[in-house]
Amino acid sequence: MLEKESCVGSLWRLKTYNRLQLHLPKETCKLPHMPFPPEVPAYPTKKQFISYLEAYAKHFAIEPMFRQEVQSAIYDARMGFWRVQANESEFLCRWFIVATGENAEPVLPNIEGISDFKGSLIHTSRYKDGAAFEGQKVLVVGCGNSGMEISLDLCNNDAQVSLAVRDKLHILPREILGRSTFCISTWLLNWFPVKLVDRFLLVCSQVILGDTHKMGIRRPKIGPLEQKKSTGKTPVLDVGAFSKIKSGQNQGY
Ligand SMILES: NC(=O)C1=CN([C@@H]2O[C@H](COP(=O)(O)OP(=O)(O)OC[C@H]3O[C@@H](n4cnc5c(N)ncnc54)[C@H](OP(=O)(O)O)[C@@H]3O)[C@@H](O)[C@H]2O)C=CC1
Ligand SMILES: O=C(O)C(=O)Cc1c[nH]c2ccccc12
Repeated sequence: MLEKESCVGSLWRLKTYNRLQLHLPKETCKLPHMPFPPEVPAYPTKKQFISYLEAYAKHFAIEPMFRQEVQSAIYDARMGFWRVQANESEFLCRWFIVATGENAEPVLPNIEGISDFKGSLIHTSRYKDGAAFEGQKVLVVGCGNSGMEISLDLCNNDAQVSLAVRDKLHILPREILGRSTFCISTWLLNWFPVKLVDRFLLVCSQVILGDTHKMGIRRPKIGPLEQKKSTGKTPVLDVGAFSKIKSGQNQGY
């Protein structure tokens, strides 16, 4: 196993904010053959998740070769092997699995005039907490789960927060009547069609969160599960940011 960074769970360790906590229950995020320990709460914190990954590697004696960045992988059909070039070493293998994830590289949109901006500009992968932003005006660009939760963290640290929302999106409560929205959804999908489950989720969201449209966050025509299925776009699972928007502490645009 080759790893570009120098530790297990590098994305969690190096590129996540401090208050991060899984928003899906631990049973749905475990790796094969090893559940989370019972003392870990339903939604593990960043620290607990990193510990779990480390314990997992130790338990199964997984010893990645660290600081090995893959430059190329070419299949040699004559030999029936992959030739994988990483740093100065070449590896030959029959099976080659790319497990580099989808969030390793930060993407900063090319916003006109951004290079003239005099304030501090950071990508979510470098945001740790809101302490440095107390009393400051902060614009969060992007209303995915990261943008929403970071705007909440900034509000809790007394920053003046605005959130730029460019498109329609679905916000759902993390839980419905004390049960994970994600688990309820997957369970209901065993019996009911996507459209019906979506309708149920939207009624629950209306009751629990209220009308997101009123706050400038419009919902797409298709429901959250249908959207996830057809486009891959994840609904935002609200952990408190929406009430900040409703109270006016976080301005949506
Ligand atoms: N607690 C948890 O478990 C958490 C889980 N996550 C997960 O991590 C993954 C990544 O989430 P996240 O980091 O939020 O990234 P996402 O890709 O999900 O969200 C990025 C957001 O930024 C918007 N955006 C991109 N470019 C621009 C632009 N130029 N102007 C305005 N808006 C823009 C996108 O809008 P558009 O949709 O229009 O492209 C999208 O809403 C997801 O699967 C998420 O669920 C993230 C945080 C917490
Ligand atoms: O957090 C993510 O990345 C997800 O994909 C969560 C998710 C997928 N399908 C859902 C249905 C309802 C609530 C959350 C999810």
